[in-house]
Amino acid sequence: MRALLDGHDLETRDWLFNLMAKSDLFVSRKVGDKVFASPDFNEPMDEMRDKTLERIFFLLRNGVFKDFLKDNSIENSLKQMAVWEVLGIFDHALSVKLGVHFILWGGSIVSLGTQRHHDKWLRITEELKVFGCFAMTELGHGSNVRGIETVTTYDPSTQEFIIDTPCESAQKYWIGGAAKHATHTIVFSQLLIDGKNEGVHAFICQIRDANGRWCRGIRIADCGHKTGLNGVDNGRIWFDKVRIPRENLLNAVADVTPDGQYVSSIKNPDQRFGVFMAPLSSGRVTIAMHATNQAKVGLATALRYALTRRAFSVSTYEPEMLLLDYPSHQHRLLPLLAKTYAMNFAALDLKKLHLKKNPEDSKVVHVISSGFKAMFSWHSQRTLQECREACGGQGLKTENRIGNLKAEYDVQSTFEGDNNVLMQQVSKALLGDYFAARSKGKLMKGMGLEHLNGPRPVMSKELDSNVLRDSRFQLALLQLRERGLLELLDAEVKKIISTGLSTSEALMSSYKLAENLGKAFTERIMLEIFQRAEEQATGSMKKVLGLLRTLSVLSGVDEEPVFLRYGFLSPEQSQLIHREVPAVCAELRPHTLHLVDSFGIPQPFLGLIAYDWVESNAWDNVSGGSSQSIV
Ligand SMILES: CCCCCCCCCCCCC/C=C/C(=O)SCCNC(=O)CCNC(=O)[C@H](O)C(C)(C)COP(=O)(O)OP(=O)(O)OC[C@H]1O[C@@H](n2cnc3c(N)ncnc32)[C@H](O)[C@@H]1OP(=O)(O)O
Ligand SMILES: Cc1cc2nc3c(=O)[nH]c(=O)nc-3n(C[C@H](O)[C@H](O)[C@H](O)COP(=O)(O)OP(=O)(O)OC[C@H]3O[C@@H](n4cnc5c(N)ncnc54)[C@H](O)[C@@H]3O)c2cc1C
Repeated sequence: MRALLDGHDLETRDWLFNLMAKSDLFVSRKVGDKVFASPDFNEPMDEMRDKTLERIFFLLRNGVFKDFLKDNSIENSLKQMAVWEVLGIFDHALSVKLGVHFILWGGSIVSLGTQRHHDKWLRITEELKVFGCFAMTELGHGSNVRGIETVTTYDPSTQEFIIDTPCESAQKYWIGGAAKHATHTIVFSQLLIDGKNEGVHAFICQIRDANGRWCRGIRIADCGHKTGLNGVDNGRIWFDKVRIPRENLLNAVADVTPDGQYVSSIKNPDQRFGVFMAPLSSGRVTIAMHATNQAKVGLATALRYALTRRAFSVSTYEPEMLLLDYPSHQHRLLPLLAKTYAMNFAALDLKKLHLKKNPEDSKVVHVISSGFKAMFSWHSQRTLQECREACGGQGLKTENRIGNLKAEYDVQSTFEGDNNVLMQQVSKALLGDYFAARSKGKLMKGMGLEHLNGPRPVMSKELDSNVLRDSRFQLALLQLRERGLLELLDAEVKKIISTGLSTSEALMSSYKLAENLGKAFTERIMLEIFQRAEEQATGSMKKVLGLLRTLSVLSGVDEEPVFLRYGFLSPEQSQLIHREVPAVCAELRPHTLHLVDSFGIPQPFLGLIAYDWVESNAWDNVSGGSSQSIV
């Protein structure tokens, strides 16, 4: 089961887990013969930031980043992702700081740069001889990248670009790495050539010299203490007419000739903008799996605890009940476990889609990664909260990890694209495809939307347990919801436009239907991927995966009012589904330990209460306690 979940590079993962578990740079606690690895969240912010950098150089010395940017084969890229995932399980700040350097700074050079940039920057980036950051967001504009105010002009007499921060709201903000350690940045800016705004472009700019001093025209300030992720030094940057060589324009999409002519292979400004946004998809693809992995840490800790913690007896002469023997506790945690399995398979599928994509697939990866990043990070936070509560007071203890993970990973719903804004991208793309197909009399094609070309699914009235557990029924129900919502949204937008409002205004006021559609699309794709994962399994594993798939879908339907609101299910059918969920939970209960151990997260990286929590709280393990003199 672990091989199916991780999908690749299990040996690399275990090697890296062991490397960290053997180093005092990562180990936070020792209990008997066990070590536990976690950052020290009690450290002052500055020390946390320096400790993150120290860990990065430890990993560099151990060859962890070798060929990360120079070898972009699918095999090597998957190995990298395995490394990122393991580092993210240890600490979000460590993975984010590396993510900014390798995925955003390095990834932008790979995808938006050309050979001259690759030759000059990739090797020194891998060797950490430069430390890159990614300056897209401004104080005044984060989601709306097209609205950023940094302005770059061109001086043909010196063949230089001049980058300027024209006002305070244009200061680059939240830039990971900028506050202390970064030496260079990718800066996103409007490009003005001969007074014409050619739109957002990306430039390489040095911000610190080898001694850490700001470069000419650069001002930097700290974003200050955050509610989490303080191991990353987020900073603010002002550019005071900073001059950079013409060659520093990342010119895969467009260029400026030495005499100042703007040239681009993409004439449509929207499409050009889309290409400049494409590096963000890599981060979203990564976040989809990282968010899922944090849910795993929470669930493995909380469910292992629920298999040893007892509370109340059913009758006087009975032992107290295990928490996980309570149907209510099963219902709180096992649907989340099932959804986490579903998200794992979906995130794994997206990684491979992303790595194998051709340029024309960029939009598809954008749409799917937007939906997955948003929904999986929301799921992760919801799961961590439920797991925290399921552990009672122990859930609030830092050494048990769950509480801190909520704070450290909260940012995932915002950075790399605000979740609500990204979900709009999903519904906007679907509506656009639907409208184009209908107006041209063409069939829907791509992203599994072909189901819209066939007849509307008909739900049988008799929904017994066998039907409810049949993946064909489940897929038909999710397709029915997706089709229904798309038709409703299309009709509503057209009705609003007929009153004279614009498409944007119509979409704005149809936001709820749009949100529902984005969720429906994402969950339908997830089910199709889960079905494919199930096909790879045999025997008892196939049976358990079937239970997980059913619980993931039926619990989602049970919690979603849209099915009743728009008549995709009758009240009677909805009640049958409502009753089936606890039954499936009870059937999954005996497999719980196997299912969480299949996450492949070694003991040092889970909360202490996942193991012998009496021993870890015993007097002999009270840190400094046994040395006290007992009067
Ligand atoms: C190494 C260790 C790894 C560890 C892993 C940790 C996590 C990894 C993450 C790394 C670290 C994270 C630190 C945080 C960094 C940041 O936060 S960076 C800044 C992030 N900012 C954003 O994401 C900005 C969000 N906004 C946008 O993306 C865009 O503004 C938009 C909202 C998507 C576009 O809006 P709008 O102006 O309305 O333009 P549209 O008309 O919608 O788009 C024009 C066309 O472009 C297409 N498009 C848009 N984005 C993309 C894309 N990414 N890829 C491909 N195509 C794109 C869009 O679909 C439109 O196409 P058409 O409709 O066909 O014209
Ligand atoms: C810890 C951290 C690290 C970061 N690292 C980096 C980095 O390294 N580099 C970088 O460039 N950026 C970075 N960011 C910035 C991040 O990408 C932005 O915060 C994010 O894009 C959201 O932009 P914003 O904060 O301006 O929020 P806004 O875009 O102002 O959004 C605020 C609210 O308005 C809502 N909203 C916005 N637009 C719409 C709309 N059209 N319809 C409905 N609601 C809307 C959003 O849903 C949100 O709730 C980081 C941020 C944080 C917190």
